[in-house]
Amino acid sequence: MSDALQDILVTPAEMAAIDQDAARSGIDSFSLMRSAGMAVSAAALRLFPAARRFAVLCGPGNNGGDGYVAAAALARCGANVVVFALGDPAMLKGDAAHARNACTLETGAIAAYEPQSGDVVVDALFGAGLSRDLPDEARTIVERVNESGLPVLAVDLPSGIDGHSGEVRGASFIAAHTVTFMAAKPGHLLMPGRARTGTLEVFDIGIPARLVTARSGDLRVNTPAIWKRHAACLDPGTHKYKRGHLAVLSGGQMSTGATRLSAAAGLRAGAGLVTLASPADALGVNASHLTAVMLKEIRNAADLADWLKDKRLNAFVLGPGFGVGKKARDFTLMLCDRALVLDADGMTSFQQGRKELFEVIAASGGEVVLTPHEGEFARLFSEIAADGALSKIEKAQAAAKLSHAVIVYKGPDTVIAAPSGRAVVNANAPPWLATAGSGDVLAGIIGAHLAQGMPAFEAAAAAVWRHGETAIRAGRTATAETLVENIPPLA
Ligand SMILES: NC(=O)C1=CN([C@@H]2O[C@H](COP(=O)(O)OP(=O)(O)OC[C@H]3O[C@@H](n4cnc5c(N)ncnc54)[C@H](OP(=O)(O)O)[C@@H]3O)[C@@H](O)[C@H]2O)[C@@H](O)CC1
Ligand SMILES: Nc1ncnc2c1ncn2[C@@H]1O[C@H](COP(=O)(O)OP(=O)(O)O)[C@@H](O)[C@H]1O
Ligand SMILES: [K+]
Repeated sequence: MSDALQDILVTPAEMAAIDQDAARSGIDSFSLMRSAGMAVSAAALRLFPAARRFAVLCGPGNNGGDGYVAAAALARCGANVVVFALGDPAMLKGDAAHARNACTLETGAIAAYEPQSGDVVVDALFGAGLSRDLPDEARTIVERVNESGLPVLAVDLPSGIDGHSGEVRGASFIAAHTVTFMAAKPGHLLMPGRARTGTLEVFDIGIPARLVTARSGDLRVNTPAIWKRHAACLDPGTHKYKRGHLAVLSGGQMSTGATRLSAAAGLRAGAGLVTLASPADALGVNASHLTAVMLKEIRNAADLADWLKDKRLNAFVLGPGFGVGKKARDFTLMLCDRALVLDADGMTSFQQGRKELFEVIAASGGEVVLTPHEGEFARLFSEIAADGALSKIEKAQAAAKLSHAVIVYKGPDTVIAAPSGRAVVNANAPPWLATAGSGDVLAGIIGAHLAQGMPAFEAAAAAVWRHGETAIRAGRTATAETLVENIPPLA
C-alpha cells in the first residue's frame, strides 16, 4: 500500500486520533487551525477573485473555528466579508473560541443570512465532527444557499456530508470546491458526497506525515501506486503463453455479445491468448464474429473438466451473458481453484446457495474476484447491503471477508476490497462509463491481469483504474465497443 499522503484516506475518527497525537507530540493545535483557516482564505481569493462578498457561515465546533480564521484573513486582504454563526458564538470552546475572539468582524445569527448575487459562501458549519442529521436551522440555510445557486467553498467537508460514508445527513451544501486537511476522507470519494465536494484540495496544515500514516488503516485512493509494482512488464523474450491464457465462458446463441466484449477486452488488455468457450448452439454466431480470439466448444461439465487439464489456461471470466442456473454454478465451482472473475449471471446464480460458493473459494486457494453492481451486491449479500450503519467501503470489506474473494463493488465510486480488509476507492471513472456492456469490458480487463499473474486485489484495482482511463480516452460518446478499442497500456 502507498503511504503517500495524497493516496491515503482517513476516516473522521482516525483524523480525530491524529489530531490528539499531534497535540501529544507538542504541536500547538491553534497553529493547525490557523493554517487551515489561512488555506481556506487563500483558496477563496484564488478561485473567486471576482467575488463581491464572502459570506462565512460558522458552526459550533472547530470547523467554525477555521471559518473565523478564514474570515479574518479575507478581511485583512481587503475583501468584503460577512460572518454568520450557527448557535451562540459565546458557547465556543478551545481553539474555536480563540479564533472567534481574534476575529473582530461583527457576527450575525445564521437565520439572518440572505444570499445576494455576487456572494461566495464559505461553509464552515460542520466538518469531521458531524455526528447526526443537520439541525433545522442549518438545513434551512443549506436549502436557501443551494436554491440561490451561489458558489460554495466548503471547509473540510460540505456541511451535511458524513465524512465516514459520504451520505447526506438530512441536507448538505453542494460545494464548488472543498479544502480538506492532511488527507482526503471517505466521504469525499463515496457518493453522494463525491458529487457534492466539487474539486478537492488536500492541504498540509503541518501535522507530520508519520502521524497520519501511523493512524491510517488499510484504506487508500485507487492510484497506480497501489498496483504498479505488480503490473506485468513485457520482457523481450516473452511468448504468448507467458502472457497468460484467458478463457471466457460464453452463454447460448441469443446472448453471446457480452462474452465477446469481455474476450476482446481481455486480449486488448494484454492476455497472450484469449479463448471463448462456447456451447454448441452458439458456435456459429461466435465464429462469425471472432478473429484474434479463439473458439472452443465446451458443452458441459465433462468437456470443461477435460479442457482444464491444460494448466496453461490460467484465468477465467464467467457470468456476462452466461445465463443463470445450475450450469453456471457447476462451472463456477470447477474454476475456483484457478483465477476467476465471477460477474453478472455467475454471481446471480448463487443468490441461493452462496454458502457452497464461499466455502469452495475458501478451500480452493484460487484468486477469485466478484464484480457486483449495486443490484447484484444486494442479491448476493442481502444482509450486508441492508445494514444502514455501514459505508460502501465497509460493505465491500464485509462481503470480501464473508466470500473469501476480492470484491469489486461497482458504481461511480467503485470500491475494491480484499478479505484481509485492504480496500481502495476508485475516483477516475467518468459518468459516461455507465453504458451497456461496460461491466463486461471491465471483467475482461480483470481477467487479462489475472492471466498475466497479478494477484487478485491488484489485478482488480488496476483494471478498475484502467477502465476509468479507457472511458476518458474513448470520450463522452463511448460505447462498450469503443471502450475496448481505447484500453490504454497499463504501464
Ligand atoms: N483534524 C485536525 O487536525 C484539524 C481539524 N480542524 C477542523 O476541525 C473540524 C472538526 O472539528 P470538531 O471536531 O469540533 O467538529 P465540527 O465539524 O466542527 O462539529 C462539531 C460540533 O458540532 C456539534 N454537532 C455535530 N453534529 C451536529 C448536528 N448534526 N447538529 C448540531 N450540532 C452538531 C458537535 O456537538 P456535539 O456532537 O458534541 O453535540 C460539536 O460542537 C474539522 O472539520 C476541521 O475543519 C482544523 O481546525 C485544523 C486541525
Ligand atoms: N455514474 C458512473 N460513473 C462512473 N462509472 C460508472 C457509473 N455508473 C456505472 N459505472 C461503471 O460502469 C460499469 C457498469 O457495469 P455494469 O453495471 O455491470 O453494466 P453492464 O452490465 O451494462 O456491463 C461499472 O464498471 C461501473 O463501475
Ligand atoms: K464545512
